[in-house]
This record gives sequence, structure tokens and C-alpha cells, in this order.
Amino acid sequence: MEMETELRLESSLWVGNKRYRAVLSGWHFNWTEVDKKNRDKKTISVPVAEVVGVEEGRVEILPRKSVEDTDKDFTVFYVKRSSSGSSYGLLWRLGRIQFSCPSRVLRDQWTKHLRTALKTHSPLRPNRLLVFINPFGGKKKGRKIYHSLVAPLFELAGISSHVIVTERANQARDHLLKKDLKGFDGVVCVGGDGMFSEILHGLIGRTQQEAGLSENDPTVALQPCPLHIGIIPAGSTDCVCYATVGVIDPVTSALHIIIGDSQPLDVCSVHQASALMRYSVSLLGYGFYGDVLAESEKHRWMGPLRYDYSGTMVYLSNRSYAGIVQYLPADPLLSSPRDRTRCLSGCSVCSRTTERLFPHSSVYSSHFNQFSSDSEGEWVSVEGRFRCVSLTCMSSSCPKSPLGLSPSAHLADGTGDLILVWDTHPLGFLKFLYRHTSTQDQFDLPFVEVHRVKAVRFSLPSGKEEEAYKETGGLRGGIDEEERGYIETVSRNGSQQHLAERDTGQEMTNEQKMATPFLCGLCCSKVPAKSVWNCDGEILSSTEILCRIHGQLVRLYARGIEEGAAVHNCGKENDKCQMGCTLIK
Ligand SMILES: Nc1ncnc2c1ncn2[C@@H]1O[C@H](COP(=O)(O)OP(=O)(O)OP(=O)(O)O)[C@@H](O)[C@H]1O
Ligand SMILES: CCCCCCCCCCCCC/C=C/[C@@H](O)[C@H](CO)NC(C)=O
Ligand SMILES: [Ca+2]
Repeated sequence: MEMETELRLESSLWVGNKRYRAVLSGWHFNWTEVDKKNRDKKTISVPVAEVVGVEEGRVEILPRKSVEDTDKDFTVFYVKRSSSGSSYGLLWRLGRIQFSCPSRVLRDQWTKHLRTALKTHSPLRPNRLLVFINPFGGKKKGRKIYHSLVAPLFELAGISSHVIVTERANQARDHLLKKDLKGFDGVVCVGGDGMFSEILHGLIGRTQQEAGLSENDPTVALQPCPLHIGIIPAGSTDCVCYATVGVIDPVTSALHIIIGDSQPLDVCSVHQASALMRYSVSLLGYGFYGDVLAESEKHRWMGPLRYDYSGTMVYLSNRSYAGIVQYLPADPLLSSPRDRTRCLSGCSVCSRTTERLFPHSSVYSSHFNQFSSDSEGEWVSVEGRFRCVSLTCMSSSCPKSPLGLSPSAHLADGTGDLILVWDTHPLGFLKFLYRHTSTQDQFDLPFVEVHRVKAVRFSLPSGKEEEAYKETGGLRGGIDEEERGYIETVSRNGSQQHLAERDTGQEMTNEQKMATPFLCGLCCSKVPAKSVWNCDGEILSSTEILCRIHGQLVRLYARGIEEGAAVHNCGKENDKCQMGCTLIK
């Protein structure tokens, strides 16, 4: 046995009847079979940060925990990447190896050193977690997913959890706003994007309350949240999980939580006049995405299928909406939404942002304010008719769209991508939508623009707030056979020239809007002149809004998409792909 520094340990160990040389040194723990011929020798190397737990004896945890406590054995549990990769990121599974030592003293040395190394190399591992389970999310399997797949792993890792199964919407948010959170290292939500949004609002709100900051003021530099958020996917849409982990898999997410991975995330605050409306991370969408959400709310009984049904109905309704979009461009020298890069684990663009936002290396101290009224002069303004206006702080990849709404967007660069889809022929818009499902560039279309931004304002052309319906006079968006929209030609240069044709009608209440059937633009004559905003799956009650991106406002137990993960055109798992698809790195 050799022991150089406190954290280096090397000795012979047995696994079954085979002898191994095991080494704990620096950041790695590895073991190599010794009696093999050189060319067959294989070393298994596990980063210490990915060791899940070390137990005395021969331990199994599945189907239930069993311990055979022999005094010369110990078991190491670690993160093992699954060979059957998934559609985007890598699946993580629990690896296990049982070692036998020549003596009890050596066994105790190994367990002690490994445990000390774990603490040293992953300081953000949680000890105590607050867990909220939405029992009604997705296929209503939240409780089962947590208790059968996640809780045994937390127990193995020595994490104590306080579990709350919610009984009403917003219970988790209210708890985080009001109750004592002392002693918790993080908050875990078991549910979908809606449940994540509750946690996000609760934690951001609580942090600002404690810092004495007003969430309503869009110019205030909000305080980053000290508690990490873990997402165990169990919803209908788990876009935030997919875009930050690369796979929708409760075990993978639980392992990221256990080892204390830390992924900062940009958050967009949405204001009306000087009041905060909501926060968004994945999609703030007006037009198509707002209409799909409003329509889908009427068909909740369909479950997750309601989005496909509503998407088709809204597409057929063939709508476009007038609006004025103003945006504050981000520094084009730092990155671009068209640079065809991808934000992967350890992304250098996001790391540089961390250095810029937190120059004194303490994430929770001086947060640099990226946004001030000095930037007022730099706003760019465009006006016209849009199929959709979308703002996303990250790629927003999801199983339906493996590369996402904006494939080169960054999780934590302090910016969002503003996607403007000008009015166009229905087939052009279908092409745009379809490209989200493949590797084809959805921005390489003449009626689409994408801008990397720090803030956005949206307003209706004068008079539009009072107008609700537009007489279409038949085919809309089909007047000009060109793909580039007919309205775009008169209004996209930012000169704020108003549309030649004005919408007419009167303002509807929200309830009326929700009750309005989606009328088909091909055969019906009246459609509403205003859409609604879809804010991460919630409908906003205002149309005219101001949005501001707050760089790295929250941290998730995740690490972004790991390099080497593959994406299939077909969106299927590697081993199930039947289409001979191209792999995209
Ligand atoms: N006990 C509860 N009863 C009713 N609603 C709840 C409860 N707990 C949480 N919610 C609400 O349910 C909404 C949807 O939850 P979640 O995101 O987990 O599931 P989902 O199936 O993905 O939903 P959606 O697709 O509608 O976003 C959330 O906005 C949350 O506020
Ligand atoms: C002809 C094929 C058309 C396919 C169109 C695919 C477009 C997919 C783009 C999906 C982006 C999802 C972004 C995430 C949004 C979430 O915030 C939100 C809440 O869960 N989900 C929805 C559906 O609004
Ligand atoms: Ca971003």
C-alpha cells in the first residue's frame, strides 16, 4: 500500500476472484485488472465528483437495499453513462463495484479516503432537500417516480429530504415565498414545466424579498437565488429538463442532483407598465405559440396530445398579428444565434459570462447590472404583421424539437434569442415549423429573423388595444405568393410605417378570448386581431409587455448537454433509430 498525500491511496483489491490495482489520486478513482495480459488491460476511471456513495460491506440497493456486512469489503456506487444513448444527452445510470480488501484496516482507509475526496471535490452536493411532488402532472406518475426511482438514490447518497405532495396549484410557490427554508441546500420539483415555473417564481421572489429588492422594477439587478433547483421530470412537457440535461429521465436527473452539479440559467422577467407579470426561461411566445396554448387549455382532457391537436387547429386558422417589437441587441462580438455553435456542458461563452457577471468569483455577492437606462439609445424597433414573436433564454430543445427553438442559444450567457416570423404564405410557415423537427436551419428562411438580445418590448400599433377582430376578406397570408410576407415589405425597416390595412373590432376580455373558437383563415371571415402571450405555458393577461433577461439568476442541479451526446434527425434513441438518420453532434 502507498499513500503519498492525504487524498492519494493505492493498493491491490479484489473484485470476485480477480485482482485489481486501485488508485485514488487527485480527481480520479480508477481500477485496473492486474493479472491480465497488457493488451487486455482495461482501466475503469471514475471522476471522484461522480462517485455517488461509498458503503461498508457488500451492498445492493435494487430491488431493495441489502447489506452483507463483511468487514473487509466495501461497495462504491458511481455514475455510469449508459451505452444506449438517448435522443439528445446521455442517460446516466447507477454503476456499482464491490471490492474486497486484505484487511479491515485497509478497507476503513479506503472508505475514509473516498468519502473525504467526495467532500473536497464536489462541495455543492446537497445534504438536505425540499421536494415538491405534483401528483397530477403529466401522466400522474410523479409520486411513483419519486418513491421508486429517486428516493432510494437520495437515501444511498445520504441526502435527507422533506417531501411535500402538493394539494393545489401554487402551493409550492407559496411555501417557498413564506416558509422557513433554513437548512435546505436545494429544492426539487417532481413535475413538468409548470411545476418548475412555480419553484422558479417562489425562489426568485423569496430571494428578492430577503435582499429588499423590487421585482417590479425592470432595471433592478435581481439577486441570484442561493438554493439550487433540481428537476425530476414527470410532466407533459419537460422542456427545461430536456434543454439542461439533454434527456428526460428521472434517474439521470436524480444523479445530477446527488453529485451537486451546478448549471446557471438565464431568466427573463416580464413586466407590464411597472409591475412584474411573470418570469420565463423557455418560451415567451406571441402569435402561434400563444394561440396554441390558449386553444390547448380548452382540451386539457386530451392530456399531452392536446398540444398536437391545438397546433394543427391553430396552424389551419392561418393567423398573423400586427405588432411593434423593440429590442436591445446583445454584444454581437460575444456570440450570435446564427453561429451554428451549441451550448454544451462547460460552454466557454457561458463561462465568460460568469466571469463578467460575478467578477469577484462569489456568485451571490456583487451581481453586475447588465442593463441600465444608458442603453436606451440602442433600442431597435420594427413593426409589421407576425406569425409569431418568440423570445427564449435557452435553446428550448424538447423531444418534439431536439435542437430547439434556437439551437445556438446559450443557457447562461445573459441573453435571449428573439425570433421574428413575419407574415407569410401558409406553406412557408409550415416549412418553418417543420424545420424544428429536423436539422434544417429554421432561420434560413426569408421571412424569419433572429436576434440575440438583452431586452424586448412589445406593443400594439396605435388603436390596436381597442380592436379585437379583423375582417380577413378570405385568404390571409396568401395574397402574396412570395414566401416573404406581404406586410413585411411595407414595414420591416424599422420606420414604424403603419400597416396599410387596419384591423377593426373591439376588445375582448380574457374569458371571451378563451371562449372564441379558432376560426379558419381559409374559409371564415373574422379572427381576433390580438393574440396572447404564452409565458412558459401560462397565458399572460397583458399584450403590451417589457422583458428583460437576467443573466444566471438561478442555478439548477444539471451540467448542460454533455459533449459526445448524439442527436438523431428522427428524435429517437440511438438503438431504436430505424431511419439511418444523420447524427448531429
Ligand atoms: N396538487 C395540484 N393540483 C392541481 N394543480 C397543481 C397541483 N400541484 C401543482 N399544480 C399545478 O399544475 C400545473 C401543471 O403541472 P406540471 O407542469 O407538473 O404538469 P404538466 O402535465 O406538464 O402540465 P402542463 O403541460 O399543463 O404544464 C402547474 O402549473 C402547477 O402549478
Ligand atoms: C409540422 C410539424 C410542426 C412541429 C412544430 C414543432 C415546434 C416545436 C417547438 C416546441 C418549443 C417548445 C418550447 C417550450 C415551451 C414550454 O415553455 C411550454 C410549457 O411547457 N410548452 C408549451 C407547449 O407551450
Ligand atoms: Ca441565454
